[in-house]
Amino acid sequence: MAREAIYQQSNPDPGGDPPEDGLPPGIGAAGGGEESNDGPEPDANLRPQRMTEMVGQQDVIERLRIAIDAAQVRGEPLGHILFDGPPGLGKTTFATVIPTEMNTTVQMANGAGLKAPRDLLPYLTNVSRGSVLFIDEIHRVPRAIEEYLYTAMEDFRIDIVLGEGVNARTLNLSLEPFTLIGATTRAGMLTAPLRDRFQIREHLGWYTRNELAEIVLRNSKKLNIEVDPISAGVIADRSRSTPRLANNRLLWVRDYAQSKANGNVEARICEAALDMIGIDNLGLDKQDRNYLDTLMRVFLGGPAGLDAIAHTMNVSSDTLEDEVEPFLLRSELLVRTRRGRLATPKAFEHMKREMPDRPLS
Ligand SMILES: Nc1ncnc2c1ncn2[C@@H]1O[C@H](COP(=O)(O)OP(=O)(O)OP(=O)(O)O)[C@@H](O)[C@H]1O
Ligand SMILES: [Mg+2]
Repeated sequence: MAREAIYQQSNPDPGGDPPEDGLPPGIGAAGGGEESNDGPEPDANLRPQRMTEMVGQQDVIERLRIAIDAAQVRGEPLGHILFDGPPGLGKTTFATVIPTEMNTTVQMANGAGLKAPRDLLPYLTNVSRGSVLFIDEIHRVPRAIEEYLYTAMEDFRIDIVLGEGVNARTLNLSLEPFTLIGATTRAGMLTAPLRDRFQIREHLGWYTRNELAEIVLRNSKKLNIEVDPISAGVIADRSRSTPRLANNRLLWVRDYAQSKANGNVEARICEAALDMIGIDNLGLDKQDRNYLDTLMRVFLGGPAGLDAIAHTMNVSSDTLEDEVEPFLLRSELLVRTRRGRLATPKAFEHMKREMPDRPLS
């Protein structure tokens, strides 16, 4: 049996001042996008440790297994892998289970923490043969650092320029062959030269209701609580196709049940617990419903401009566009037309409002 991957989360001493958050440069939580968290994951101990513990993403898992098997047969490092997809779908989870499956070590960095080439060098010089360097939020790596990654990924070497002007000399440093795993919520922001240097690129998609219910059932065992399949379905329905949210909802339901129902988790308790924090049966939160309510009440369902809606709600249009609208669009509660945002018949039905007579644009 493979031993656990060794997490080299310690500061590889990149030099310079320690950052204010006390974390080593380049090491930190992922963030950004639809309901992403900063800080430590509340569900960190629910994260699968092995590929067999992961639910869903079967096609991704199958391809990775083939690549891992082949690399192990050849005794070579695994090719570089890029994971992209919305927050909470398993990018970091994959990046941590792969080194375990490969029986190797992993260093974890974050693109947002890599400010200058010297921040990257300690990670690169610390790689051992076949080990993994994980760079989360890789789209945030500055261009000056990206160029070091090109040769590091392709030829396992870096060229360091010492001195300046006529005295400048280039030092070629060879690195142990390693695997770079990148994760991003914004694949479109990666430059083509960087993107093309990943041999394996995997997009993580949304999870089905059954997959989320399965995650809830498995994690209820880890948490030592009894959850029946119907209750797991209630939590799954309200988790926006996202495992991280399913875990967060489950943790809240557990607290609620322990405090209000002697730890008894059943469908009725799950509904009451999630209603209490404003999560409805489609997974909408208060702000989502406030958006739909404003669009229907003030603008008769639209079409209405984003800025007009944002001003009426007294929130920034960026917040609405980045954090609220993606889920409403995906749930087919909202459409974006040339003339503005429009609530769909499904949205009127969900919000229990009469649909006004108006031509659909
Ligand atoms: N396939 C899966 N099976 C079971 N649990 C999963 C799976 N994918 C993710 N999870 C759970 O969801 C949580 C969030 O996943 P993860 O941190 O990997 O998301 P992410 O894609 O890296 O998100 P972000 O973009 O915000 O960094 C994990 O802690 C884990 O418990
Ligand atoms: Mg992550």
